[in-house]
Amino acid sequence: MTQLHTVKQGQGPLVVLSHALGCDLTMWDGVAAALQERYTVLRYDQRGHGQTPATEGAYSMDDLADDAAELIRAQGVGPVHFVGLSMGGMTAQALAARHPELVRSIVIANSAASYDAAARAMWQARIDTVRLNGVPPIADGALQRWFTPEFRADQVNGGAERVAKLRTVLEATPALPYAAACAAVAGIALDEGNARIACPTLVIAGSRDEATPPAMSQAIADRIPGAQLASLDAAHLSAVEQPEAFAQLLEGFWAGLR
Ligand SMILES: O=C(O)CC1=CCC(=O)O1
Repeated sequence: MTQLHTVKQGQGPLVVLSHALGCDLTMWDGVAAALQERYTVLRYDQRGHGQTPATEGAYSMDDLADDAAELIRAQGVGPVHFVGLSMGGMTAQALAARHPELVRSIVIANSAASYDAAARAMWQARIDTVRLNGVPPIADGALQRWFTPEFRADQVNGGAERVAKLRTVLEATPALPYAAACAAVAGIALDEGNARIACPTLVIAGSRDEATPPAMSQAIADRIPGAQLASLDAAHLSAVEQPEAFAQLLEGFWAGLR
């Protein structure tokens, strides 16, 4: 059993937020701040990230979904609204397929359901680099995929500061846990499970996301029965770059479920 590090704030229906590869629960600071007057917001660090310990050996996206399932069951309040971005969005897909009784709705942001051979080779190259030299050598490339140039350069509204904080989080992620998470991401095969997802689903794309381009979000939405698709003018970490707009999409989606 993985002991997940969590932060729970706010009041109202329970919302669980699941972060991206190489991030931690602070990735959700802006979205949590926007939601917590009307929702109880539970954030957690995925295994080997932030303050959640790493596990020995390889694991899969199903294991990350089972971690989330255990966390939700431990709350004892029934099904939740589950929101994941990138690796967190993959966790959301696997969770809804494996544990449908635990999710009232899911949101899948800036994510993918599967990778082709070329993309898997790219992931393997990243794993090899990180195993050999640690995470810092891949940080510049990751930050370029995560954020638009304007956000990275923004000294006025805090963009550059958010980028610097997430660089620190990324570079502090230990090499072997990061590589294990990359392998879990590279191995996803979520299409079959997605066809069985029965809960309300919102898919969010970033129109400038080069890590998981909008076509990947479209493919997820096409596969999940009844899924809605929305888009934000952002790169990969849309929830960091556009937290208020991201939170507005969530609240509009949840309001439509009542
Ligand atoms: O390349 C990255 O770091 C962005 C990413 C794509 C899928 C994922 O989990 O992270």
